[in-house]
Amino acid sequence: MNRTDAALQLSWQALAKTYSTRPVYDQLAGELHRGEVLAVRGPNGAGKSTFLRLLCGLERPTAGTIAYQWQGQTYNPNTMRPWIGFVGPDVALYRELSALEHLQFLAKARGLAADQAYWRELLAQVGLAGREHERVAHFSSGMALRLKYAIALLAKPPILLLDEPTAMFDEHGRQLVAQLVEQQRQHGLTVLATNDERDAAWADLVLTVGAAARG
Ligand SMILES: Nc1ncnc2c1ncn2[C@@H]1O[C@H](COP(=O)(O)OP(=O)(O)OP(=O)(O)O)[C@@H](O)[C@H]1O
Repeated sequence: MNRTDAALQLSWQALAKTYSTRPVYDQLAGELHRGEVLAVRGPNGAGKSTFLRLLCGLERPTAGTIAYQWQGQTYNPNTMRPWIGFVGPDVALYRELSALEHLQFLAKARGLAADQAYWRELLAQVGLAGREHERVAHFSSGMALRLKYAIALLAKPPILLLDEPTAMFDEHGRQLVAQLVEQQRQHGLTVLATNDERDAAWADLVLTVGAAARG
């Protein structure tokens, strides 16, 4: 990999978000590079989830810009989205599908190569070995969160956005996320939205939001 291929940067400038007349934040600026982890912190309603949704194009900023530099190209959140892995309460699962069927279906929908061996490896990595064929309707909330991690990692994305990354997890699950965040440092960057001190301890940088308003 040459120097240009290795370059990966996320930057946000003069970023503002207002819902109706309610300001969430104003004039946020910062940047993040390959290998780094950012924790977005703040009280309930401060705008942590909103920041992640802005980063992946699910919301548009009221003002300001978000840009990704990757492999010598510039992307906005919408054009970068195929290379963003997202884990959070908003990600919906299909109750009638099994864990393996989720990976199969989503890989096809995203135009990724069919690779049963990799899908099984991914499910084992998130602690779902032996549960591949069970319908998600029968999953516990922790198991469902594990599947969301497998889905987020399906395309080996350079950008990983984790909203409340360990909220459903026991200690074993927490260690799993710690490992995934470390692994992500090798080839990409991670943004965590969290109120948990232990999650925030994985971060190199902290963005505190919530000065403008609370809802
Ligand atoms: N679609 C929406 N329409 C209107 N207001 C919204 C919308 N989404 C979020 N908000 C408001 O924006 C603010 C920030 O919400 P957000 O979910 O980003 O906060 P958060 O910091 O993630 O909160 P929590 O810690 O409770 O998860 C809140 O006041 C919320 O009510």
